[in-house]
This record gives sequence, C-alpha cells and structure tokens, in this order.
Amino acid sequence: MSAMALLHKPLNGNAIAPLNLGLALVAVVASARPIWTLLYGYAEKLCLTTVYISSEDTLYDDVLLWMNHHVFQHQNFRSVIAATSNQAESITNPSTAASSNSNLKLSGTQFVDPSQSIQLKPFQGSRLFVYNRKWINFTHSAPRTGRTPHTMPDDDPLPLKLQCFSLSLSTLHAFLSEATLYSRKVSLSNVTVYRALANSRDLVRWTRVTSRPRRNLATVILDEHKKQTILGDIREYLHPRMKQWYSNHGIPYRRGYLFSGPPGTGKTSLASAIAGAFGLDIYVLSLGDSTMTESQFLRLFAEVPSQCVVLLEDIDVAGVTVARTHLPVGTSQPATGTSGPPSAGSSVISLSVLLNAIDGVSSHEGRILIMTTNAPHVLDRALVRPGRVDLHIQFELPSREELHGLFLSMFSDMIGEKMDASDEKGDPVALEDLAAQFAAKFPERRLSLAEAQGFLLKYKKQPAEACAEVSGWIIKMTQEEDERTVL
Ligand SMILES: Nc1ncnc2c1ncn2[C@@H]1O[C@H](COP(=O)(O)OP(=O)(O)OP(=O)(O)O)[C@@H](O)[C@H]1O
Repeated sequence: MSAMALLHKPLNGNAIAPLNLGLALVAVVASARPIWTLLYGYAEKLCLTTVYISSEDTLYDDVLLWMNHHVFQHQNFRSVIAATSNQAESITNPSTAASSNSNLKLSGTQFVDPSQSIQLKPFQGSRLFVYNRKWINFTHSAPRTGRTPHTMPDDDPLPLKLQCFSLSLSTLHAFLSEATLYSRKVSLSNVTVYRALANSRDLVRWTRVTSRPRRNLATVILDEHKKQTILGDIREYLHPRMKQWYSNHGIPYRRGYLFSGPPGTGKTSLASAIAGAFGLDIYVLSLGDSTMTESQFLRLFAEVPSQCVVLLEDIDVAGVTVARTHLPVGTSQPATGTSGPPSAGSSVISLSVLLNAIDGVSSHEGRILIMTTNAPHVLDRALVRPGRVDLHIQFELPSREELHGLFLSMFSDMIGEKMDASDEKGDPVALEDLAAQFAAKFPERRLSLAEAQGFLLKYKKQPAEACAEVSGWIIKMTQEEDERTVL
C-alpha cells in the first residue's frame, strides 16, 4: 500500500485511542510548563529569598570555590567548563594544589604540570543543596562580563543566583559570609595577584589573574641584612597596635618601599614573597602600561583594599619629563609642548597624579606600597621623600656566593639521586662541589640571577652538565651584552 493510500485510509477506533492519549499527554506537558512557571513565580515571591551575584564581585569566586569544594567535589559531571588554571585557580582544591606544588616548585619558579594547568569548572545549571538545615538552590549561568549588581535581574540575569526556602535573607547572608571566610582561609596558603585588565566593555578593573602558593622568603636571594631590615619594618608596621600609634601622632597609616636594581635581580620576587609571608594579596599596576589613563589609574588606586601589597612597577617612567609632570589631573594627553600618543615604554601618568594617588585623599590606610625601578637616579625627589618611600632596598647583580646559593637551591631536591653518569650516590658534598665550580666560572656581578636561572632551567636534573656547559654560555652572554652596550 502506498503512503498516500495510507493517509487517506480512515482510522479505525483502535488506532485513534493511542493517538488521542499521545495528544492528551503533549497537551498536559505543554500546559504544565506555564503552570509550573506561574507556580514557581508565586513561590519565588511568597516563600523564596533570592540573591544575585555579579561575575565581577569577589563573592562570585568565593561562592564558586565553596560550591566546588563542598557540593561539587565528589560529583562526576558529564558537562563541565574547561579553563586554563590562571582563570580557574580560585576553584582549585587546596589539597591538590599543595601536593602538586611540592613536586613542581623549584627555587620559587613555578613549573607548570600540564595536567594541573587545566581546571574543570562546575557545570552550568541548577543544584539544590542543604546549608544549615535549609534548602538552597544554586543556579550558575554563563557569566557575562560587564554586568553590575544594579542590572535588572529579570531582563539581564547575573550569572549566580542563590535561592533559599525562607522568608528572611539570614540563611543566604550566613552562607555568603561562610563562603567569603572559606575563600580567605584557602587564600592564606596562596598569594592572589590582581592586575588591572580591561573587560569586554573596555572597563579597566582589578582582575584576579592568578592565585599561587606562597613563595618562601628563603628562595629569594638577597643580602640577609637587607632582607631582615625590610621584614622587621613590615612586621612592626602591621602590628595591631601600630594603627593607633600612627593615629595618635597624626601620621597617615601607610608605608612605602622602593626596590631598585637591574632587571631580573629579584625585586618582584621579594614583593611576592613578602605578600605571602604576611598573608596579603598583591595588586599590580605597571606605569609602563601606556594604555592606562590617569583617571583609570586614580580609580584603580582608590579601589585597592586597605590590607594588601600594591606593587607599582617601572615608576621611573612616570612623569619624568617636565611636560608630563604638568599634565592636568584626569587627562592623558599633554597640555602643551608635547603632542601625540605616548611612545612605547613611556607612561601617561604624570608625576602629580602619581603623588596624588600615593598620598592623596584616596589612599588607603594599612596598605603596603612597593615601587620598583631599574633607574632610581631619574626619580623625582618628591616621589622618594620619606612618607612616600620609607625604605629603599637596592638589588644588585649577583655575587659568586649568591650564584652558588642559586645552584644549590635549584638542585637541592636531587640529593640522594644520581647527579651524573659517574656519580654513584648523589650526596650533598658532591652538589656543594658542583655549586662551587659553577659559581667560580662567573664574573662577579655581571649577569643577573634571572639569566643564570634561565640557563639552569635547561638542566633541571643534570647539575653536572650545567656545570660543564656554563662557561660557553657565560662567554656568549657577556659578548651579547658588550655588543648591546656598544650600540
Ligand atoms: N634575588 C633573586 N632570588 C631568587 N630568584 C631570583 C632573584 N632574582 C631573580 N630571580 C628569578 O628571576 C626571575 C625574575 O625575577 P624578578 O621578576 O623578581 O626580577 P625583577 O628584579 O623584578 O626584574 P624586572 O626589573 O625586570 O621586573 C624570577 O623567576 C626569579 O625567580
């Protein structure tokens, strides 16, 4: 029988019954949807409390972290979001992070294990869970950057929604407090680094770029006296009674440090280790960033929390030319005398704006300001006067003794392993011996620790080879440097 014939064949009673049943089911399901939506809407209004969270608020990361460690941890999702670790570290399990770190960290350098650099974020959707004997519905949708808490939730949903079957917000409030506390506890073992980045709407905001395990201060190679001086100074400054002392004496409660020295000598490393030692986050602003306007700079500076390290990099590029020094606040173009966009490596931040940010009304009490420069001699005296710079730490190119220390710390985890083909035991004495030979081949204070570390990284498990090859590398590096100087 043809299909046309089938279509025209009248249906008998037996065929019509299931068809009617199917149609009835479809009708029930179709009408149930709006009924459910209606009922849920009523329930939402009558007995649910709701909290929306913007992806730009720190609570967003805090809640995701809490959910990941308490609700999603043991669930095997078939639908997840994969993200590289610098975007997703905030939801990394601290225990996993700690164990991976023990294998990968060497002299403060983070070696990335590819399996650890990819994180799986929780699925997008809803999940009911119990908190303090109350049901909470967690809904996570794709975050859209640029949303603010003032956006109307119905028109333009914020990515995180928490709903509780309760007439008061107290449960959700308690939950958010716990998520924040939990996140702080996790971050105590990490240093979180924030940088000023533009979002999809070109709005420059502080963005959490990474959260890495604290760097041990012992891994920063620096004259012990200088190290202890700055540590003692910060310890005293952060003492709980100090704030009152500053207030009693009418002195603004803030402290500034200048780290100067050639590139790759450990200025940033020390700032990071200090943040870790005192359990603070780091907010990094580079004055070499020629895309940042003065108003953005002032706003970002005003937005840093009171207890943190603010790292101002490359301050020698700030307003060192006379024309830039006199730019009106809030503009990024020179007033007179100069024109056009700033050249690469120069800053649009004038000295007056920088000084304003450091000690103006917007400055925050309790913060530690660390400024770094490769050229301390070009700095305006106003910038480095006491009150803005309370301690100046000079970093130098390393001595042989410091290179010796670098070699030991790079290979210290090899004690007990074979160090070359002829070495049977891999004992500490052999490593000491190699370190002494390695350091003796360097000219005093000529190449930076960053350069020496870069060389050693090519020989991670081969200290003897590193020692044998270093002479040729030193000749090449110093020749290149001489050529650059002549040019
Ligand atoms: N004094 C040091 N102790 C330990 N590691 C160092 C030291 N100096 C440099 N390094 C290593 O070299 C790399 C670069 O160091 P770092 O960024 O701290 O240098 P820097 O002085 O801030 O350089 P720049 O002036 O170019 O910003 C890092 O990986 C760091 O581990």
